[in-house]
Amino acid sequence: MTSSPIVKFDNVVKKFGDFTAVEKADFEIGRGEFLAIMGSSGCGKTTTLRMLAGLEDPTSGNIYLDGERVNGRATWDRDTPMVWQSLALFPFLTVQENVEFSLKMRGVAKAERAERARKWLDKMQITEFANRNIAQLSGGQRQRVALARALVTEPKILLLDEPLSALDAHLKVRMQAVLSNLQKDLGITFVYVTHSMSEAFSMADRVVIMSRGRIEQIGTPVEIYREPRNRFVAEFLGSANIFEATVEEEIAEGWKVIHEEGRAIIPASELPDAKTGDKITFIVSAENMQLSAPDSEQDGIEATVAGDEFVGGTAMIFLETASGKELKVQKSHEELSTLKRKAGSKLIVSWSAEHCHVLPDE
Ligand SMILES: Nc1ncnc2c1ncn2[C@@H]1O[C@H](COP(=O)(O)OP(=O)(O)OP(=O)(O)O)[C@@H](O)[C@H]1O
Repeated sequence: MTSSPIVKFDNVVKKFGDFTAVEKADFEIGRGEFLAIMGSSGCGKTTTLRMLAGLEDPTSGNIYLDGERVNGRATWDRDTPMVWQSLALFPFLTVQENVEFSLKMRGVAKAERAERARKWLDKMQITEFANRNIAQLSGGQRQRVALARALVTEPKILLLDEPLSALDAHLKVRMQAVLSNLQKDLGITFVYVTHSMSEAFSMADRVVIMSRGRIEQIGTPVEIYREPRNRFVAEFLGSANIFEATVEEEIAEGWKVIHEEGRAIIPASELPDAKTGDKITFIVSAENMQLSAPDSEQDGIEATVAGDEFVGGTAMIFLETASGKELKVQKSHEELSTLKRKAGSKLIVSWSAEHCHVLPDE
């Protein structure tokens, strides 16, 4: 972060009765940053966003917006417009009237309102629909109206709560590009709540991963992907192979460890303070796993192909070891083309030591 943060959550807790929806949220959001808050249903992401918008008050802790403590300050007095999943457009107003709405509420004169609304309709490429009713628009056009309506007051920060979840897959990808470009062009801070990893990781500068009210990790997509902070994050990402192991002995290349399926070498840099007998958890991401034919003499774990799944230009192969452990290997179709990998085929799974990442102790 280059300048002072635009948002600061200082040990913020939100309880509903005895239930803790958000537990000690303590983080900052940089000016002009695209921050995604991600996690499964009920983890507290919307509550976090609603506290920032002034729709919920923290039970304890402080929220600062642009350096000012805003606990208790009404939502209309914060300039933190929000775009909802439902969009919440006014069906009885035209597109132009929807976009002008918050300017009207602020007492902006008619001519200026119309001019400012036109500018945003133009930016969002929906000028031609200005006089239409909301019911006469497609899903993507409605999204653009909702964005224009939220941005017309030129806020410093925009809050978005699952704004794309109702769109079909194709439109979702297009709107992701629209949002991403808009955020970069305007330089406005976006705080974006989603349960979708692909949305969060493709658009955000940093991602907050929440589980049961707790922030599990905050980092850039690459940091989180390469170095998940704990087992929860590694499992949530879904692409890591996780091994429980015991440290055996120090060797020239690092440490030899014994895990459920055999032995592995962990680089010394990953285990700076290890000693024999230590229990560790390490991960190897699916894309760093290798597959070889059973007769290739490659050292590794023998496993049986259980199935596969297309992931864009690659395939994720799911295998099962003799002891029933599931392994995941992600490879391009080209790399896989020479392997027999029908369900039931046996293959050797291996990896190089440099791709092992040890999870920090909890
Ligand atoms: N007004 C409320 N009263 C009581 N409990 C609430 C209230 N609002 C939220 N909760 C609870 O707090 C928890 C977090 O809710 P929140 O809406 O923040 O989750 P979320 O991560 O946004 O989930 P989703 O993706 O399903 O929207 C949930 O268990 C929810 O039931």
